Amino acid sequence: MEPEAAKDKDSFRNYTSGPLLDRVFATYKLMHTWQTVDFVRRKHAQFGGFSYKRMTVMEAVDMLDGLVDESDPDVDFPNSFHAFQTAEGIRKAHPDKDWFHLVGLLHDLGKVLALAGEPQWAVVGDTFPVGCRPQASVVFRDCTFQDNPDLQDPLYSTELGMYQPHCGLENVLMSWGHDEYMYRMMKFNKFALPPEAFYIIRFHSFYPWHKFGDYQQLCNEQDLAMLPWVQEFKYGHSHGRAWGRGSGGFTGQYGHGHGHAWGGRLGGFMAAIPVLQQVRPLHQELQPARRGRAEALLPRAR
Ligand SMILES: O[C@H]1[C@H](O)[C@@H](O)[C@H](O)[C@@H](O)[C@H]1O
Ligand SMILES: [Fe+2]
Repeated sequence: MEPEAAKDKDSFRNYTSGPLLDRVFATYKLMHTWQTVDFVRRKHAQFGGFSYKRMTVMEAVDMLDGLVDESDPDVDFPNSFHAFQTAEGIRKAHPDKDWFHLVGLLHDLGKVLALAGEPQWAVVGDTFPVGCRPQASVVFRDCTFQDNPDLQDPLYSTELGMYQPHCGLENVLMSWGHDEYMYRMMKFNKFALPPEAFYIIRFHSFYPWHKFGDYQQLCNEQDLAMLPWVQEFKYGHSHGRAWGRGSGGFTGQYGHGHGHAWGGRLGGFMAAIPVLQQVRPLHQELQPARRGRAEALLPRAR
């Protein structure tokens, strides 16, 4: 591991100091001003037809060579590297779950939207439900929402806002970005992956929920069952990050080789894709210790 890349995992996600803070704050300020119920509905309509461009998964990964995520205080290199880091981090933690490794590669591919002319504040960053009051753990919550018109609307500015209690996150309108877009793109193209894979991709940026336990009033049983998977994903995700990418490009079983030559095991992914059409062990049990974390988030009303 490169010394500069061997960043202590606990020092990630620092939103109070650091060299990239101004850029990160500016991105969230725009996001928290302009992401409204109306905006999200318009984006669903705009991108719901999937008519923009046809490309393969690996072409999308390649495209992300051209994208540095301006919401991320930890990443000042192209997102394509991050795809391999994450796949590799998950492979280490779950060597037997090829579909999970693939989720690592795929999870951020929706960021191609930023290369199709969308502003970063409508693509990247942590997500939050629109149509209700932002909860305390939303990044920069206290200093970025004051110009958001929805918060002047009584329907949208209570804790439940426009939702029914425990309606389930699948019925919640999340701020628009790469997670929801990629989820819908995978549905549209009928990716042969288990429901856990779709769910993880759809909600991986919803830190206020999966990391901080906010928004429990919107969750149903399905969300609680899926939560350990999202948390397990984030575990592999941050372990991949902790490795960094080294000076010659990210290396690992699934990594880039030097420069742009692909590493030796790229074929592993390609071979994995047809295999994923076959029977998949769904709803695998996680270790009780991890389930315990999820149970702590059970809705108190039940
Ligand atoms: O800045 C990052 C980045 O945009 C990630 O792709 C997203 O998943 C995270 O939630 C966010 O913190
Ligand atoms: Fe992401």
